Amino acid sequence: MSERWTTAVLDTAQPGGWAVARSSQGFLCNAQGVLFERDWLRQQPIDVLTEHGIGHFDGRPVYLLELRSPDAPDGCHWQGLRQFMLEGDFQVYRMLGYAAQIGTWAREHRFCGSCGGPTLQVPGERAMHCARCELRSYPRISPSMIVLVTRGDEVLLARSPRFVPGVYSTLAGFAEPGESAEDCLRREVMEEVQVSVRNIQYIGSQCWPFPHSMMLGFHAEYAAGEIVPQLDEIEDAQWFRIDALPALPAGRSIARHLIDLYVGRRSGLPEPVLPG
Ligand SMILES: NC(=O)c1ccc[n+]([C@@H]2O[C@H](COP(=O)([O-])OP(=O)(O)OC[C@H]3O[C@@H](n4cnc5c(N)ncnc54)[C@H](O)[C@@H]3O)[C@@H](O)[C@H]2O)c1
Ligand SMILES: [Mg+2]
Ligand SMILES: [Zn+2]
Repeated sequence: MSERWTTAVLDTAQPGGWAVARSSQGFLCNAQGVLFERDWLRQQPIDVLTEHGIGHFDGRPVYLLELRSPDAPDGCHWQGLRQFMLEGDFQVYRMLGYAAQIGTWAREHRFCGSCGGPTLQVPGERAMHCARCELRSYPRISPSMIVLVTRGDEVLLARSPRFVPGVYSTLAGFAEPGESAEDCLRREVMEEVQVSVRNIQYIGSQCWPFPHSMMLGFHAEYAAGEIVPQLDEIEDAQWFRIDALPALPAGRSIARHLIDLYVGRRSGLPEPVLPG
């Protein structure tokens, strides 16, 4: 099956194609959706900060217009990326996730981080270039580890104060310089709940464009320790039996996949597939 969405570096000097537009309020939508005729959209009273050619949807070129202000043309409204993750066409979400990461990066790399000079897009490559000192800046991706810690028929789930009320999830955290994914996993689990783990098994990965995480997903077995939630970061953490789980994260998240996969394996149910 051919992919509906594929990335590419397109020349913004070419006319035509589709455009998606992003502001601090999310993506511009109208009754037809999130893809606009680019030549039409560019004539609307919108304030474009930067434009990038980002790929093809159903074979047609797609450009991102990153806007300075969230003034929407008549008949249009804004929708946040999370809403696209939660519902609707997954290929559209993939496209917008990529657009959001490119938009964030382009917005944050208009000036060179080394000498402060202005940067320009490199033709044919996803990079910003500083003519003054030759530095190239590429889109930022932050490796993050996520793990379901298990103990027989129990799983360790925790709540951050930022979560929707009632929802418990797997433990996660950003990798630091100098660590392997396994080092990061052991450190994060120890920091967040003071539990040690063994038999770490890699399950799979997921792009998480909020704003630029690359989630590396694992299962690990409990080894030792009593749960002590980390002050400020972890509001509550508990062992839950797999037949008495709390409210869980969104269906398309790797957190949910790690839980569903373990429950499936323990219960002899068909194994779920990670959306990707
Ligand atoms: N897809 C999923 O299922 C899923 C589930 C849980 C978490 N996540 C994501 O995993 C990532 C990490 O999880 P977390 O929030 O628990 O991380 P964490 O436990 O490392 O704690 C977050 C803190 O890390 C620091 N931080 C922020 N950005 C950083 C970066 N790029 N590098 C290093 N440190 C940084 C900040 O102080 C922040 O408050 C987040 O992006 C989160 O959205 C995804
Ligand atoms: Mg964390
Ligand atoms: Zn420079």
